[in-house]
Amino acid sequence: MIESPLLQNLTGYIGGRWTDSAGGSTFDVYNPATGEVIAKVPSMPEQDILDAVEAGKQALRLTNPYPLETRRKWLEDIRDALKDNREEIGRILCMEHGKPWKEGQGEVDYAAGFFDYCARHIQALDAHTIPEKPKDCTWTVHYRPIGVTGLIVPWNFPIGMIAKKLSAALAAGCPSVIKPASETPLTMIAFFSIMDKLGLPDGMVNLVMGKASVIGKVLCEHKDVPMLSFTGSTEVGRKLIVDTAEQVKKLSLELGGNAPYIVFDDADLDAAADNLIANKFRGGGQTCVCANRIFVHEKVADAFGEKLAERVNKMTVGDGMNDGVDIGPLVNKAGFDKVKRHLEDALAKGGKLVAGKQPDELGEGLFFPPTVVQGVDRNMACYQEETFGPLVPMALFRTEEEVIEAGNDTEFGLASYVFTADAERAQRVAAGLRFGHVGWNTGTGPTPEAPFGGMKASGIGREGGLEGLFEFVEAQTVPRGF
Ligand SMILES: O=CCCC(=O)O
Repeated sequence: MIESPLLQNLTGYIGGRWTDSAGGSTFDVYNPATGEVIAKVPSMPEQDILDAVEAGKQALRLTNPYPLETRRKWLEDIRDALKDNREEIGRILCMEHGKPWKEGQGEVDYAAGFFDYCARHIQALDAHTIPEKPKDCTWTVHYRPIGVTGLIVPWNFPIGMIAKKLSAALAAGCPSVIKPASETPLTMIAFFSIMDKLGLPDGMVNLVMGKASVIGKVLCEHKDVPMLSFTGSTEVGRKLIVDTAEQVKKLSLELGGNAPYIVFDDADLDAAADNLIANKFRGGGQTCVCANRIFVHEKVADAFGEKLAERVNKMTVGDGMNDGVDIGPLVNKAGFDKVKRHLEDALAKGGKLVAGKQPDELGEGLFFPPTVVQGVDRNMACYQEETFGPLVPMALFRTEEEVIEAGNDTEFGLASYVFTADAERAQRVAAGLRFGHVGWNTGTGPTPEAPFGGMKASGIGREGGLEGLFEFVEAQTVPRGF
């Protein structure tokens, strides 16, 4: 069992108090590197979720809003507390997610960055007046907190994802009911244990854990929860749209991806290969911004494949707590089996393995080696679906038009990447790609400063940047006549 000063209370947190589940049932949390159970946490029943919403309602202040300086202080305090606890939170994160501990600590810094950004830009939420006087009125635009929000976060960034949502919610003055993924509740408990000491108003942040069906139902149906922010699969996102349609709730959804990574023949191939390694193997390939289809111009395909294989063959797979590990285990067996299925399917349909292992050599455990397959086409599962693992599928292209069409040949539109030395071509390709994020000569992902989100079936709304800051407020205009 995991021991930590930040895990003294393995319970939910409602109305400013650690709260044991009313039902008494629990679920197990595993270390994916060892398969061991490292904690048991409550699977909370409907009544607990209702209590959490009620606590949020009590914390919501409309007629006497929390002053902007107070909200800024909450954000700064959380940022500082995250920085002070980066090692311990990073360790807990590594134990339950599996990513290398250095990456875990980096994720805590990333999370702190969102609180910092919102603190520095919160004045954008101040009311402003419109200088003209249409119809002899002065108009004031207020940004009102939307209300109690449900924040539902995935396991792939156990602290990064909640930071994106909660920083903007707190900036707006919205209380939250927060549900972590069942694979990674401990990082969230650790986060609550640092927030517990910061003097936020009771009910401003509430933690519930357990079955998605129970928690999701309350959050979707409760009339006092006007907004849900969710990161996860498109399948679940679609269900949330249906389940909240009756009440016309606001949804902020960051859903699946199927990122094209396009390498033209004039690209710096070493830079393209280095960036692909960093992009693709971050979190073991379990990120929604990971390159999922690598399109390489036919003139440079062999050279690029060699550069990639050379780099991949130097990578170390193992327990993320050990020094020198580049890729940890996949988070669970379902995730491992999906990557294996994609590899089997690609090889059965004519793909060529240029780095990694044959499916029957993979062995026990959740450790999947970095794998490169050439000769991929659109009939393969790894081209059509998001693999969410360390498999690099490479396809060829000949022309700019062809690769824009191929890149867009997916229902998803989250992240994409283009490597070329030709600035005009980069601008044309970026404009043609229906993706919310287009990296030009970089595989870098979201940052606190820039709005990030998906087009098409990859979601609704943005996180990060001023756009993300405005997600949790509603503009209210108050014209005043003379
Ligand atoms: O998994 C998707 C988001 C990735 C990120 O926040 O860097």
